[in-house]
Amino acid sequence: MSRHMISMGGRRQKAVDDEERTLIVPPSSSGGDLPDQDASATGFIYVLAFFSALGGFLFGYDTGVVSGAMLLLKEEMNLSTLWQELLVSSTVGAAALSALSGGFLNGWLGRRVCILLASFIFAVGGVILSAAPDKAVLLVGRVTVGLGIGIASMTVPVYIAEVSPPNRRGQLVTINSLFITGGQFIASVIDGVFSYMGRGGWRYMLGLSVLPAVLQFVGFLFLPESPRWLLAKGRSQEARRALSRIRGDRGVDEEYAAIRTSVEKEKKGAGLVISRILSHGPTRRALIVGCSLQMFQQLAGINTVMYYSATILQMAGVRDVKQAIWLTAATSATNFVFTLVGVWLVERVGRRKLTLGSLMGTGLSLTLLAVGFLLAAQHSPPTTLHPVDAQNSTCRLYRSCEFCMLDPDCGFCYREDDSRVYNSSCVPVNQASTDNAAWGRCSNQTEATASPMWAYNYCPTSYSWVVIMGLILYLAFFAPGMGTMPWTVNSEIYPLWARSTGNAWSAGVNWIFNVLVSLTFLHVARYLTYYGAFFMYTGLVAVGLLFVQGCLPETKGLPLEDVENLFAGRLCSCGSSSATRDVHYVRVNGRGSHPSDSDASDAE
Ligand SMILES: O[C@H]1[C@H](O)[C@@H](O)[C@H](O)[C@@H](O)[C@H]1O
Repeated sequence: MSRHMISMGGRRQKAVDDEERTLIVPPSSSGGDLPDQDASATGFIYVLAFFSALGGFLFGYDTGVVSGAMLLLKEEMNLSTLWQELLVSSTVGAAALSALSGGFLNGWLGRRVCILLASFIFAVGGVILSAAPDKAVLLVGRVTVGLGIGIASMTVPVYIAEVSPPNRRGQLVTINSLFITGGQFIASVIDGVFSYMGRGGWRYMLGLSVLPAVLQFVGFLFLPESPRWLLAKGRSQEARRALSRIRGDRGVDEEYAAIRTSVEKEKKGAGLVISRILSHGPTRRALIVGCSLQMFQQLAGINTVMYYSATILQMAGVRDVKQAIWLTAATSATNFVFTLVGVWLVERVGRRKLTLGSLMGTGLSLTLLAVGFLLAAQHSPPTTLHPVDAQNSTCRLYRSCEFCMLDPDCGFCYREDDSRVYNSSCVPVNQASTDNAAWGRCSNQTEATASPMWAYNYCPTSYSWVVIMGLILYLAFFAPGMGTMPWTVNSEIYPLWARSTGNAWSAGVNWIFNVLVSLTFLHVARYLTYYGAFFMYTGLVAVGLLFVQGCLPETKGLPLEDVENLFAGRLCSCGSSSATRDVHYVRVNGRGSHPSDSDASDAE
């Protein structure tokens, strides 16, 4: 019987028992190929990945759809800014809480039941939202879908990783991220379509998520539980049956034995899992790496860039709301398409290189975005008219659009002629709707070309192309690496006993930083200006780059049972040991047996 291991600087030597000898196999030159002779890659695994990743789709859909729905809701239900913020952030807040408790549920009920539970919650949430008679019920619906998102976000990657063969695991887990961004894209298209409907259109936007939720629920009634979880629960016969079903015709003795050995080794521990994780060096280090990756994903500002894309497009001269909605769909399409690149690259270049390359590109594009905003600020149009302000608001104090738009109570009213701005003033915004001014020329906005323009939260500028380039490059670099790898890597760096808890904590960190970054963005922009905010994200990405360079080991191709050993040494020694990191050790039986074909592919 043969098993495979990667060694870091010979640390693994002590694990080799007397009956075995160690062969040093150079890294395969075909490291990037996904050998199809591996019979384990049956169609069934893709069916499993598809139905699981519907959880990712719902995560993306429910977080993405709200911006378009809000445009209609705020008019129809007369929502104050506070209520709008509540309806958006309550989902993310609830997701953070349920992701954290999802670890316990996962260990207790299993991956399959948790996925069933999440799809059931999604469906109930969708029904509540589409039938909501008032804003309080809407809030209940948004919290409900948030609870579903949290559980799905931590369970789905774990389930996919546990049922996948090692050489396809990264790709299959990354499909979940593809479904997240796919969900965000479809949500923006649905927003576009139903925005024409006017009254009640939001009911369809929010309610349509019931369909994929029901599809997932029904699908999972027929799909197997993770064999690893079943074995951990002592249900060995069911585990073997599930594994045989997933692997198709291929013999599963070897894989089954490997999982059982690792489960038995892990059974010894007692006490709260999180304290066991923290008191055991390798799992503590894995948790630090996993949580930090999730934190840096959010600190790179993805959700402000996505959220802010409509404003960026307005700066570029897109005045029509419908057009802005469709162009926002183009932004989420870009995010989706480049996630596809990630799915393609993950087994070819590996997690580490993909993350490093992505962070570098993300940092450079953020710099470009910041420079674009800086140029726009430096050439910001001055206020030329100073109308009498009976309320004595702060708006009359601002001498240029830049300062005016940074004050959430003010907007910029102007006329334009061949992109030359004239007759401009800074006036208070209408508190009921930011679409027009509280009083004066811009208080009664009509489609008529003769009426002056109203810019809230942005300034007209001729440097918008720099910002748009930055936006596209940002998505192109972020999506394949930083958008996907934090989820993928977390699904594979913990041993079985720590896997659900580790993923729950790291997903919780992701959601907490998601809330923090989105809630603080406008305040940060107010104090540091927009370019300052984007320079700040660049700085945070640079710190993330150093962290990943030093601390993220490569997990590509390793059986889950062996990944823990990558964290056996000092934290953040990966960079310095990169020479030894590529040395692959294949343990083979001492009686002269040879690695099988599938062994060779696993050892890559
Ligand atoms: O991986 C996803 C993806 O990148 C999404 O576009 C983003 O909205 C999420 O916050 C993130 O976790």
